[in-house]
Amino acid sequence: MSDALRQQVSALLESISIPHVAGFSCADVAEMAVEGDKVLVRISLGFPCEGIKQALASNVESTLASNGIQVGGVEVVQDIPAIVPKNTSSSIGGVKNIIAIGSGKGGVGKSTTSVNIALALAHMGAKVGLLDADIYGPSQHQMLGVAGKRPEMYGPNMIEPIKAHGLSLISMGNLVTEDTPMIWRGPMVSGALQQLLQNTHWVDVDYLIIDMPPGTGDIQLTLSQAVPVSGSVIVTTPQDIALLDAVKGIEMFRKVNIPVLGVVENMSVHTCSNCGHQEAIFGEEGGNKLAKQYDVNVLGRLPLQLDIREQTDQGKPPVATNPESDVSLIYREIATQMTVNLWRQGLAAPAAPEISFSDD
Ligand SMILES: Nc1ncnc2c1ncn2[C@@H]1O[C@H](COP(=O)(O)OP(=O)(O)OP(=O)(O)O)[C@@H](O)[C@H]1O
Repeated sequence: MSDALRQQVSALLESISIPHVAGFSCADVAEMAVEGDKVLVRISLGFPCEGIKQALASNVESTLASNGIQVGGVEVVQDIPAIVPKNTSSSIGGVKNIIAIGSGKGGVGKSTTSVNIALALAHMGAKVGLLDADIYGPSQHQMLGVAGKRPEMYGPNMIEPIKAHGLSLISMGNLVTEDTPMIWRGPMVSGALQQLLQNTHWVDVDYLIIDMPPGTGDIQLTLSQAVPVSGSVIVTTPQDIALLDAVKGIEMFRKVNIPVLGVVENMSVHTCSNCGHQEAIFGEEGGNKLAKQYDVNVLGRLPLQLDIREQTDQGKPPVATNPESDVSLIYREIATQMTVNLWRQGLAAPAAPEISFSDD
C-alpha cells in the first residue's frame, strides 16, 4: 500500500469517531491492506459492540468511497482482549477478565446493578459469567430466577455454572439450602470464593462479573487480593452517608492495585409510577462529587423505580424482561462505558518487555 494512500485513508479514519469511545477514532484501531486496487479496512473493538458494528462499517465505507477511495471491504470485529490484572499475575481458566462490583454500604443496589450489567453485556454480544460472592447473603440465584437449581458436576472436581437468561451463574445460593447458616470466618470465605472460581467450568467467558459482599472490611480486602481482578466498579446511592462508604470502597480497591473503572449512582431520582414526577430522594450530585474527588468516571445513574425492584426480585431483571426499556438502555450504557474503560486500560498499558536470549 503506497504511503500516500495509507496517509489519505488514515486521515479519513481519524475523522470517524467510535460510538461510546470518547477521544478515540477509527484510525487508532484500524488495520489496512490493499487487494488489487481496492482498500480493505479492519477495525477491532475491544468491548461488546454487536449493536454498532454494522452502522460503523457502513459509515467508514461511505466516508472512504465518497472521498474517491476504492473500497474492497470494511470489517468491524469484536475482539475483547484479556486485560492483565494489576493485583496478581494469576488467572482463571476459561475467563478473560474479572470485574468486581462492590459497594461500601449494604443495600444500595449492588446485586441489582451487577446482574443487570451482566445481562447488558450478554445482550451486546459478550460471553458473560456472574459469580455471587456474597457468601453470607447470596441473591443472584433469586434475581435470575434459578433458586432451587443445583449445579451439575463436570468431571470429578468441577461444577458446571447454571445457565440463566444467557449468563453462566455460580452462587452460594445454589449450593446450600435456604436454612443453612453461614457461620464462616473471613479466611474461610475467601477460600470458598477461590474454590468457586477455580472449580467452576468456565468456557470462553469474556467478562466474569463478581458481585462482592457489601462493605470494605477484612473479608472484602482478602477477596480482592485473592482473585485476579482486572477492574472494579463501585455502586453507591447519592446521599452523603453512602458516599463516605463508597470512598472507602474506592480506597480499598486502590490499596490492592485494582483499577476503578467507574462509579454507578443507583436510586438517584425517584420516578413516580403514576404521574412520572421525579424527585431526588437521596440528594443530588453525589456521584459527581465522588467522581471529581477521586478522578473516576460516573458510568451512569439509575432511577429509584418500582419496576426495577419488582422485576429483579421476581427473577426477571429489567434487561432480561425488556431490553429496550429506558432503564435497560441505561444499564447498557453503563456496561459499555465500563468495558470501554477496561479496554482503554489495556491499550494504555506498556507493552511487555521483549525477552532476549544471549549465548553466554
Ligand atoms: N434502582 C432501583 N430502584 C428500585 N429498587 C431498587 C433499585 N436498585 C435496587 N433496588 C432494590 O433494593 C433492594 C436492595 O437491592 P440489592 O439487593 O441489589 O442491594 P445490595 O447492595 O446488593 O444489598 P446487600 O448489601 O444486601 O448485598 C432490592 O429489593 C432491589 O430490588
